[in-house]
Amino acid sequence: MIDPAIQFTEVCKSFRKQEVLRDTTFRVERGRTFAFLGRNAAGKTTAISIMMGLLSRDSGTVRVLGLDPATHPVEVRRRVGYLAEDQTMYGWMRCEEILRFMAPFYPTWDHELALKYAKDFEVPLATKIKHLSKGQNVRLGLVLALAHRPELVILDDPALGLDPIMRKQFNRDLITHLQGEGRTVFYSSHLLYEVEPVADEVAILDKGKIVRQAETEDLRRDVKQFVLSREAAVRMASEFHILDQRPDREDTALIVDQAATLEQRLGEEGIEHRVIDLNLDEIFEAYVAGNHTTPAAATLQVAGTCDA
Ligand SMILES: Nc1ncnc2c1ncn2[C@@H]1O[C@H](COP(=O)(O)OP(=O)(O)OP(=O)(O)O)[C@@H](O)[C@H]1O
Repeated sequence: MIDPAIQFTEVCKSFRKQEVLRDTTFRVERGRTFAFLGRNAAGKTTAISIMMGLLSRDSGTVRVLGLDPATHPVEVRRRVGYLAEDQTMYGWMRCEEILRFMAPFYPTWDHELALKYAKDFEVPLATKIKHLSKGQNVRLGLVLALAHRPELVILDDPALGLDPIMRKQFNRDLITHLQGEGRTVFYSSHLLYEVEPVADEVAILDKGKIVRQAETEDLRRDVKQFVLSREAAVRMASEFHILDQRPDREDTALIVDQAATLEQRLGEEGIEHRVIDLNLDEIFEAYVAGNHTTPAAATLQVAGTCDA
């Protein structure tokens, strides 16, 4: 059996008293493009640093290409292409020098490919690293992450320092190229509208916990907004887990993650409603910033209203 590209099982990590990862569990199959989504300080970089063997975990199991990064950090780094969020490189070296400097660390380094990526990403090879702009620095980091033809590419918010044209090129050309070669791509991002067309699968990390992992298509199919009368909304909230609810003129807009079941239920009761498809941005927001209620809480709320 082939090991998954990444497996996190019940991983915990705290910095002093601050719990950053709490039983974090997810799995990335080989050949997939996996988007790791979370708000600022959700714990994305911490999880990635543990994957790369740069940070130790407090408990739980981590495997990257079948290896434990805590005990095999060098082997993991050889087989993984990693772009850190804020890459620091030797400023005094010229770009072409760092390409030659990195080559011996990787048995699979392909210098022709490094030069090709440098050209595609418009990296000025004769310039010293300390004189690069932020975007040029990210692009050089990408070249260094990819030139050894890694099986797994881990990118921590790669589009952050790129201008809109480079971002488009990054998503459309680079990710598509890596997908075509069957590589696994794991990347964290804030730019959900750009992630949406390329990610096969997404995991949403909220305060160190995975609140949902799903195929992008399934997420779009399952998570929808329903607009219905307030009375009907209160009844449905006592049966369904609501990710978000807010007034919509005279009606109420509910977001649920069981759209087919709710649709069927509303159909059976003949309740008038509208269904609205959501994009990944809206789905993410509902999970991490929505006004959540569970059926039990909704019943209590309704009971409370009646008592008042
Ligand atoms: N070495 C450290 N020592 C103490 N606290 C840390 C350390 N590294 C991270 N943290 C804290 O852990 C939390 C999660 O940080 P992390 O960088 O993993 O979040 P993130 O999801 O990558 O955020 P962003 O999207 O803003 O980069 C933050 O509150 C941060 O301050």
